[in-house]
Amino acid sequence: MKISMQSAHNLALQSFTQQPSIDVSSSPMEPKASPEDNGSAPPPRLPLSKIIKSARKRILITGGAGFIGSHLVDRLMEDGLNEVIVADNFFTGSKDNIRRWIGHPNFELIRHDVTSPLLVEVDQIYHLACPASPIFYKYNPVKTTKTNVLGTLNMLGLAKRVRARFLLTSTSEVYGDPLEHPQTEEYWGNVNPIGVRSCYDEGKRVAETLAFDYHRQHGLEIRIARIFNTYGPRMNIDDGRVVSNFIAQALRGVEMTVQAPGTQTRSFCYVSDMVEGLIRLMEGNDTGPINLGNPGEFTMVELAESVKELVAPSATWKMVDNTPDDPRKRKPDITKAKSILGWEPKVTLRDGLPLMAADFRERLGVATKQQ
Ligand SMILES: NC(=O)c1ccc[n+]([C@@H]2O[C@H](COP(=O)([O-])OP(=O)(O)OC[C@H]3O[C@@H](n4cnc5c(N)ncnc54)[C@H](O)[C@@H]3O)[C@@H](O)[C@H]2O)c1
Ligand SMILES: O=C(O)[C@H]1O[C@H](OP(=O)(O)OP(=O)(O)OC[C@H]2O[C@@H](n3ccc(=O)[nH]c3=O)[C@H](O)[C@@H]2O)[C@H](O)[C@@H](O)[C@@H]1O
Repeated sequence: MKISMQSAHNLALQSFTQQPSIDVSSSPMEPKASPEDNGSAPPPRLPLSKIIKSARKRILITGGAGFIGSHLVDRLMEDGLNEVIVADNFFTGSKDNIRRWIGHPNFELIRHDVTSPLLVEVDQIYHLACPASPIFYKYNPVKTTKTNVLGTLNMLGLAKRVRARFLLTSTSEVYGDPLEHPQTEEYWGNVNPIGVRSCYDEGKRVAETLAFDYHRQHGLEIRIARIFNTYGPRMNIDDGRVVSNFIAQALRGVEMTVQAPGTQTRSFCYVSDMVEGLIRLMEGNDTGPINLGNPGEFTMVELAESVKELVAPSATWKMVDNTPDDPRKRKPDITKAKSILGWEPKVTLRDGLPLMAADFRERLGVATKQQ
């Protein structure tokens, strides 16, 4: 069922301000306990039914065994409104992230590399498949480009064939080392086309181009999210991204590695906020691109100090060499997300770091808060 932009907006705003919490305890869809179910209070969420307007859908999530993808799977599965198919090659993802759903009648897991075509009948495709951590996407850069280009082409082809709505998880890295701050969606970016990060940032730029060309040429319904640094429970402990590195290092009692100069900034979004933004974008009427991120901006030294204060007061940090083309600053302008999706993040870094640390403590077998 199509609804007007204005009523979608009103619905989103209305449900956004009501802030009800989900009680899954009485639900027949209740999943098995997961490693991050560690007693920490979860941030408040909307029932899925407040966001998704039509009944049962079949949804493909590529990269659904990864960090963001697996949280998206949980959210789309938990109300019993959808059938979810995950396609993942497990390069950076893991079956553990989605183990609770394996065997559920509404859930299917396919080991599949998106650089090969896939034939499934679905209503929506959330296309997340792509290594996201710089150390992993630089590990085999030719494969990263193939994943972004051939993988996206294959999934767009599938969407065209079955007339599915297609959402691409693009990235703030399309802005490169930005010369505008904060970054709006109108900014075209400052990207090195031949650098060691290009397989990822230029790959995502081509993926956006392909999505828009399928939209213009074939009338495909597309949605593009430009995601800014997202963190939370279930990130791979040795993922290599800065929040997971600092928390793991602090809990293991080794020095946090602040890459020089340490004044570079990022804006960190908690994963439950990100998942809510992605679903709102998919269910709304706007193609995007839309920035999804938390505008709270921190230097890497400030992040290390926050981890020390909130996670492990005895932790220390040292300055280490940086890698080429590291963006010096990054902060999303989320005016569009607020006005079009009625979305803005709710979980601050101060609230999110302890939630993530509780999950890491459990997985690392570190029982109590370090002094
Ligand atoms: N987390 C962030 O801060 C962030 C920021 C911007 C954009 N994104 C985008 O969001 C998506 C998910 O990121 P994440 O943080 O969950 O990363 P992740 O590495 O945890 O998840 C990526 C998933 O894709 C799978 N994958 C990789 N290549 C594949 C291929 N060729 N075929 C099938 N599956 C493949 C991996 O096994 C993994 O499960 C990515 O597209 C990433 O570019 C993430
Ligand atoms: O949000 C985005 O758009 C992109 O952000 C990240 O890329 P990046 O910001 O470089 O992520 P990190 O590797 O976490 O680095 C963030 C900052 O922390 C610094 N860093 C990283 C690791 C570390 O141990 N210490 C450290 O100081 C880096 O130099 C960098 O300045 C993600 O890895 C990409 O998947 C994503 O698309």
